[in-house]
Amino acid sequence: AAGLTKAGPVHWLSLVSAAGLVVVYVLIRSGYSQRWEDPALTLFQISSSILCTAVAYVIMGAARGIVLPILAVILFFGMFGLTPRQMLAVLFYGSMVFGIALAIAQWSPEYGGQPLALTVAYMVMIIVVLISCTFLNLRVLAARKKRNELTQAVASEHERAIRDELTGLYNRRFMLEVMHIEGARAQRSQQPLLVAQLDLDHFKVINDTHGHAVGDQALCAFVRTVTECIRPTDTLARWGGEEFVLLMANTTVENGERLLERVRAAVQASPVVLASGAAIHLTVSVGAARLQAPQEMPVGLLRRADAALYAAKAQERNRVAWADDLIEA
Ligand SMILES: Nc1nc2c(ncn2[C@@H]2O[C@H](COP(=O)(O)OP(=O)(O)OP(=O)(O)O)[C@@H](O)[C@H]2O)c(=O)[nH]1
Repeated sequence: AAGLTKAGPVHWLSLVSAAGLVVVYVLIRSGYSQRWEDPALTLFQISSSILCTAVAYVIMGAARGIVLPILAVILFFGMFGLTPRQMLAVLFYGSMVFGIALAIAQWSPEYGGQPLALTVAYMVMIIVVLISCTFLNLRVLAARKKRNELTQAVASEHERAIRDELTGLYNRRFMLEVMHIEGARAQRSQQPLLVAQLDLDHFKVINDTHGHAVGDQALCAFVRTVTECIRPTDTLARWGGEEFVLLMANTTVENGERLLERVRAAVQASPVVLASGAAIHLTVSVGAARLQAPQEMPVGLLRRADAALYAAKAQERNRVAWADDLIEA
């Protein structure tokens, strides 16, 4: 429009560039590009944009200095989708394409003719833009990689903080948090909430007879058995040693009785078979209680479940006992 160069090639380049953008836009917005490895088509967009910019450099005559910031902008997009290796490939490709563009612009009869010193200055600036943007991108990519590693490390540290290492169940600390949340939810929704303490019977004998490793194996087998009996909305945690806590949200006492009886029977019916072929028979005693008032969560509720567990142990074990208030009910 400023009359600095021939309008025809500029119009053609604008048309081809715009058509390319439309094609990319349609491919991405339609979801068609999802089937490809890079759905954002970053590498394609960057390489074709560099090519268009290089052509622009050739045909724009006195206005060719405009391409330099555009080249930088194109390269910055590499930060969001390219790997360091691809970024270096882009640097190499950009140098090649602009090398050819500089040569054509200098020596072609149609577009050449600018002072050689100006071409050298452009060349230096293009090299500066290409190399500095690439290095900047590589640094940003490295920072992003570090941040991702950090995020993963934080996530795995969090997992370690809330899980029991042996069984993979939630640990006591996390379970107390869950109990607070579920207690508040039960109170607001007026839904019944049950808690049960499960304690393996005579576990010391297993350890003493077969060793600690077999004891560990038995604990894991017990957890598998119980997990198969409960619903996803129930939360099982290892309280410590051979003692576990099961939180049953939105569960009536009748349903809880059925569930805990099922757990007790499943544990009794699932002996742990050792590599030697020997089988260890496990039984579990369970003490259960229902949340009565939100303020008793978790200490009061656990205390009543614990008292029920004590009663179950006193009654020859391998049984489910309920807290006092529910015995009469
Ligand atoms: N293998 C193994 N044993 C554990 C672990 N934690 C606690 N124990 C053992 O569990 C046993 C618990 O023993 P007690 O508290 O006497 O209970 P019990 O023998 O199950 O008897 P009752 O509960 O009265 O039926 C001890 O021998 C502990 O060493 C563990 O992580 N792995």
